[in-house]
Amino acid sequence: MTIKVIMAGATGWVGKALIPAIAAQTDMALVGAVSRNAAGQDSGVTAGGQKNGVVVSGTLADALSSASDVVVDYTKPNIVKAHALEAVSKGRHMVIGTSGLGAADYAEIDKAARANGVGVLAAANFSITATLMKRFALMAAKYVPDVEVIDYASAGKADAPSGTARELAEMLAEIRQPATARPVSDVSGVPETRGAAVGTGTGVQVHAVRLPSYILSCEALFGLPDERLTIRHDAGSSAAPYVAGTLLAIRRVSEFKGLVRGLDALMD
Ligand SMILES: NC(=O)c1ccc[n+]([C@@H]2O[C@H](COP(=O)([O-])OP(=O)(O)OC[C@H]3O[C@@H](n4cnc5c(N)ncnc54)[C@H](O)[C@@H]3O)[C@@H](O)[C@H]2O)c1
Ligand SMILES: O=C(O)C1=N[C@H](C(=O)O)CCC1
Repeated sequence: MTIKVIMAGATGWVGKALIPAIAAQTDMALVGAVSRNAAGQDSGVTAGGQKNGVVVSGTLADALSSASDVVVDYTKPNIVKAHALEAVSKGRHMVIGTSGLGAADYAEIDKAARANGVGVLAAANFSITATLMKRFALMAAKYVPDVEVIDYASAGKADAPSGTARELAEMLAEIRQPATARPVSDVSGVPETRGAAVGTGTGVQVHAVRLPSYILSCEALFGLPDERLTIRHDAGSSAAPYVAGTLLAIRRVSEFKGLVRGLDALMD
């Protein structure tokens, strides 16, 4: 069966890499592309390549008026939730790459997806090695209760923390033992410098750095008396790391009913 795919965010950094990649798969067909500022243009051309015959729609609603199976979203943090609810309400499976959503948003999307009998795969980071970083950090958290997360990204990144750091902290908070660090509420000085607690319970402290020259890096720092462990992922400046994981998600998302978070769910 050929999987019919709509790419939302077709003219973005990741979208431009995914348009030719989806079109090149023998088991997929690119049937739609969405971008507000390129409506009416050929999506192969706006991605920097040859014409592919798929015209860019200005809205997801327009693209959904033709038959499709899966919507892939790499748009903006303030757009993605509405896109997900719209796509699942129209019976489409959804692959979410866009960052900026939290546990409450995902719970709402999960409910809508179940009600409509479709699958949603949301991964803050579709890179294979970033997913391994998360997996190794979750393994370490079973043995080392004190962990904090540092997120480094470009000066203009729209959301903080990064989706990568947020997903990691939320999952660490669910499994790690109570930390031994002094509670932030007992700290004098400028307690905000201890970062923000992300996740359930006391949460995991996350520190987001936004500076020119950084792209996207994420560190989980574990401390024990007289020893420490750092698990770090660094992404380079192209969107290549996210392509293979997104293609895998497009292939597998119809296996689910409701929402699954993290590419690691597909990597066993
Ligand atoms: N999960 C991952 O592995 C991963 C990887 C890279 C980026 N991201 C995230 O994906 C998102 C997109 O990243 P990017 O660097 O490609 O962004 P970008 O700014 O380069 O591209 C955003 C795209 O969304 C489109 N867009 C904006 N508003 C829209 C609207 N209302 N309707 C339709 N399209 C709209 C823009 O036209 C553009 O095509 C960010 O949240 C980023 O953090 C996630
Ligand atoms: O460039 C970005 O923006 C990225 N965002 C994702 C995040 O927020 O974690 C991951 C990859 C790059």
